[in-house]
Amino acid sequence: MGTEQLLPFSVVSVVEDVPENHGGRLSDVNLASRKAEEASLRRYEATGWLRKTVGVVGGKDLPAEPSEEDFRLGLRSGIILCNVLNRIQPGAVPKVVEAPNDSVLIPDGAALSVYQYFENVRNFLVAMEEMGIPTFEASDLEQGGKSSRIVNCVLALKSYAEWKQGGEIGTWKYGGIGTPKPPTSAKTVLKKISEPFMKSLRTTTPSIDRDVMSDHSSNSDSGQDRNEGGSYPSLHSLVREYLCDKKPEEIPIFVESLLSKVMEECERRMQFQNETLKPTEEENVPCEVECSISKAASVDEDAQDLQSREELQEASYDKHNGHEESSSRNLKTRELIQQQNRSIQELKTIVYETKSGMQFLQKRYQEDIIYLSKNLDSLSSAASGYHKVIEENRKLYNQVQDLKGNIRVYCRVRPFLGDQQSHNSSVSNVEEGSISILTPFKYSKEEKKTFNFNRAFGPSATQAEVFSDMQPLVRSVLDGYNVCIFAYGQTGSGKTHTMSGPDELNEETIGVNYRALRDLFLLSEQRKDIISYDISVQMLEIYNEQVRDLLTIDEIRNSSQNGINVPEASLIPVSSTSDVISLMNLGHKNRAVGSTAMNDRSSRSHSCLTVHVQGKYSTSGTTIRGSMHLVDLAGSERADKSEARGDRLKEAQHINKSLSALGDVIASLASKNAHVPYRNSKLTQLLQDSLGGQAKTLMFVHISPELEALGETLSTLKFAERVSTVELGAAKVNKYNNNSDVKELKEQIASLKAAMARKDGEPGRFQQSSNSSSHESPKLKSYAFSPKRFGSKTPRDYSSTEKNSIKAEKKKLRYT
Ligand SMILES: Nc1ncnc2c1ncn2[C@@H]1O[C@H](COP(=O)(O)OP(=O)(O)OP(=O)(O)O)[C@@H](O)[C@H]1O
Repeated sequence: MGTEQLLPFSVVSVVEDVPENHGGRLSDVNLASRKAEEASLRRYEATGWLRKTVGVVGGKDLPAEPSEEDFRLGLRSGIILCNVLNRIQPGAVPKVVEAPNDSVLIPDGAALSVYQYFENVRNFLVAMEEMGIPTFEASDLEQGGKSSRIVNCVLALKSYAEWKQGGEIGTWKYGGIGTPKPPTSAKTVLKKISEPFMKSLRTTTPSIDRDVMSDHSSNSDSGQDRNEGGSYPSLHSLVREYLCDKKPEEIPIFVESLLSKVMEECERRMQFQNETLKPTEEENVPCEVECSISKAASVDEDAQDLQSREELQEASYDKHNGHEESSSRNLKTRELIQQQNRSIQELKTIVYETKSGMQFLQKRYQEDIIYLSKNLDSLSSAASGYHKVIEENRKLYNQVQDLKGNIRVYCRVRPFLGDQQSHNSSVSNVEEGSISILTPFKYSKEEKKTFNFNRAFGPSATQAEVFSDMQPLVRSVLDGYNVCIFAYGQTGSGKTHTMSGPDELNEETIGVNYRALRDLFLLSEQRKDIISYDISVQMLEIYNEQVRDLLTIDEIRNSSQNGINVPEASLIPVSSTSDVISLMNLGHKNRAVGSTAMNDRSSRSHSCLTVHVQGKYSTSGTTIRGSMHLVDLAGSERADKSEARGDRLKEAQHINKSLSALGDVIASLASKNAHVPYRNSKLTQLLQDSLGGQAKTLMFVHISPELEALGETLSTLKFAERVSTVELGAAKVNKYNNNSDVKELKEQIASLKAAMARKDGEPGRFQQSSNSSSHESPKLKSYAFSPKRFGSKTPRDYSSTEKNSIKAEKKKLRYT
């Protein structure tokens, strides 16, 4: 592929224009003088050879060292040239028109001369061409012609002559610039000597050298020559033309210079062409962009610019490559570009769709997040409100429990067992909050005696009924309260039955222990989203004032830390009621069971099952602790009644002592005494943290209905009345204090005390008793008159009115 096919302009034209555009630079001062000198030398050489060849006479018109003008004028007639040629090649010019001897004699001398000149010159040139020797243009002999070409022609002829004189050895080589051409037919140059002939000579001569040697300095002609054929002269011809008058040693320099200029010119033209294209791009851009926008409005701006550029490039190719050969190449390129454009469009579409999808998803996510955050806020506030409600509910619930009393005493009457059904019962009546006992004369002057309790259960009461009233306390355990549930009563009265149930357990017979634990796990499961509970169990026994772990065999030392009084005792985590029952069975096996005269299954120790609950709120992380003690107390019968001797007597004494200590503690708590005698027994020590304060105590008092057990029943009821009356009594005292009759009575007592003081000469003491051995109510004891406290005066010393007044006061305090 030629250079001209790659470049959008002709290299030949560039080469041709280089000397013209850069002529000034080429013919710099040194080069111009050098060239002028060289041309002169060559001209002198040619002149010398011509003069020598034609002789002094023949060459008289040609000076030895002529100027260019002299040289041209000397040869203008063509006579010297023809004669020289005939000398070398005899007959080459058949007829040489010699100059007239006296031109004055010829009337039309000027015209003849011109005719002769052209005849000779034409014949010379034709002959030279036939010989294959480089020639020149006839016009070169005219003013303004190129003498260098004439010089070259003469020197070529000289070289030919020398070659011929030398015996034509080897191939004749033209020593100058230019290559001899094959001879042409003489008839082709037989033309008329006229201006049309001259034109014809220039335009019809097919020789390439004629073109080469044509005058390119003549702009109009040379431009015409180039354009007539629709193509430029060959690069080879041009180069030859510019090198024809150069010496061999000059050629590399000139060629180098020429090539650098050609490169300069090429770059200049390419740059010019690029600059020419730019405005075209700019003119087309708005339209193209507009089209692109209308085609794909959704495609972004960058993509449109890119497309416009590509289309512009395509248009540019179309514009500048009109030729068919390049059309196929352009077609391929265009197809490739179109394919790439399609790929780009597909990518743009994918990018656009992906972008749209992402924007859609982003919008959706934002909406979802806003929606979720709103819901979260409402949920958060609802949860906060819910927790507030729960907390409020808890407080209210436990306030209700408080109002019911922190110490409650329930009474349960065991039914007759087996064939005892026909026996008379000591229990005459059982109501919701009281129980009446028939009292034989030996116990009381009255026929029956009524005892008040928080709740009384008759022989027909079921296990479920008994549990229902204590059930709310289980919830309090989960709310962080300590609860103690005691089963009190003489041996065989039904304590174990109430707490655990009979030997054969079923849904109806299971005791409060199981029911309480079942509720505990049920409630903890219901609350697990709000609070998580850890539940563990201890089981202890107090036998003869010694504490034993029923879940191990090791003895337990007494200590109190963190609400667990016996930290060394086995604390076994449980997660279900069945876990607890298994442990209770283990504990029952270890429990000391002895045989007594009153009950062949008599428990002679206190057993205490403690359930420890620790809860953690999921939101706040706050922890709460609660515990429930389920205490099955040892039989409360009197030592003398149980006919115990030896070890059995000792056991009974320990049992009575600890039960008495328990009554004292509960009574002290109920009366809100500053000092509570916890340390009087192991039982009260063990339960110290769960008795008093916010702790809730539930005492189940059991009585046997048999008349034979009436003494023990009354003793048990007195114990129960003592602890229960404390609470009820407190309310009664308030009521009593606000009663006008009581106020009057108080005033009477006060005046009585004052009278006694006057009589004794010392102030009367109206002190609170600290004697806990008394079975009287602490309140009653508070107002009791101790004989010792009245100095020498005993009750016997008082008048019957005073005695009656005291009796009436005591009676009112107890039973009002
Ligand atoms: N409410 C009741 N209904 C039916 N049977 C009962 C009831 N209370 C107790 N009993 C039965 O009476 C007997 C003695 O009861 P229990 O063993 O519970 O007495 P206790 O007070 O625990 O005696 P101990 O002090 O010796 O342990 C048992 O056979 C028991 O099943």
